[in-house]
Amino acid sequence: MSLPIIALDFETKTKALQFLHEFPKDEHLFVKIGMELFYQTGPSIISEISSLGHDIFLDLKLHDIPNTVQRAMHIIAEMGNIKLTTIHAAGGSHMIAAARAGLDTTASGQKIQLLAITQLTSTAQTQLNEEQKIPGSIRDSVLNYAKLAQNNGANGVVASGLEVHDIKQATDSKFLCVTPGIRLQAGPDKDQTRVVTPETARQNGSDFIVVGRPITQAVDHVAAYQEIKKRWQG
Ligand SMILES: O=c1ccn([C@@H]2O[C@H](COP(=O)(O)O)[C@@H](O)[C@H]2O)c(=O)[nH]1
Repeated sequence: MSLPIIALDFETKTKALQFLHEFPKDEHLFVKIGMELFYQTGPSIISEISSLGHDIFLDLKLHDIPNTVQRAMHIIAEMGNIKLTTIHAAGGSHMIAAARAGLDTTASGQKIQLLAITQLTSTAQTQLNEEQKIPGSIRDSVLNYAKLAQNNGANGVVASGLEVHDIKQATDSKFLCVTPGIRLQAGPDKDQTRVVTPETARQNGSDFIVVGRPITQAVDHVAAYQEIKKRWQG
């Protein structure tokens, strides 16, 4: 069973490293570096955290023209030590295929798993229909993006645990489902609308969960992580 991925959404490198140093030295972690920490610190944060022995998910959610995404993904691949990275599926088939091509042209030949964001876990049904002007259900939009992602070389998607069961039916068995929007109790919380518990994510078939504030804003970070890990791994 995989480790919960901790979203290191901190405003400084110092705070991120302080957080990591609270864990026992031999505790191997899987951490997500998102826009906030990456834009603050630059690429050096990748080697700094991987030198502590942790696995890294670089979550920059690229969404641009295919040529730009391909070149950016090549640079990401050259950074090394990254296991997972993201694009928005809404960028379309050519952009997804370009992201794959960019990742696959590393000198090291290192394989990075490419994940496509389907509908952000903050997106609610009304927003989909009234702002994005996409008719139909969130589920249908997520499934459409999951199939588009698979057909164009992505290794998996980021989706709410509410959609994972259906994605697993619609895609092949190796296609990954990575689930943020995890809370200890079900139901919308702050900006997250499509929320599930660690147990529901597991039961519905998620391959990984991503957890930020329930750990980083807990009084005892390590205890919160251990509880979520226990509930996720069952
Ligand atoms: O659909 C998505 C895609 C990415 N995220 C990211 O996951 C974490 C979740 O943080 P919480 O504090 O547990 O809400 C955060 O880094 C997001 O950028 C997501 O939430 N939903």
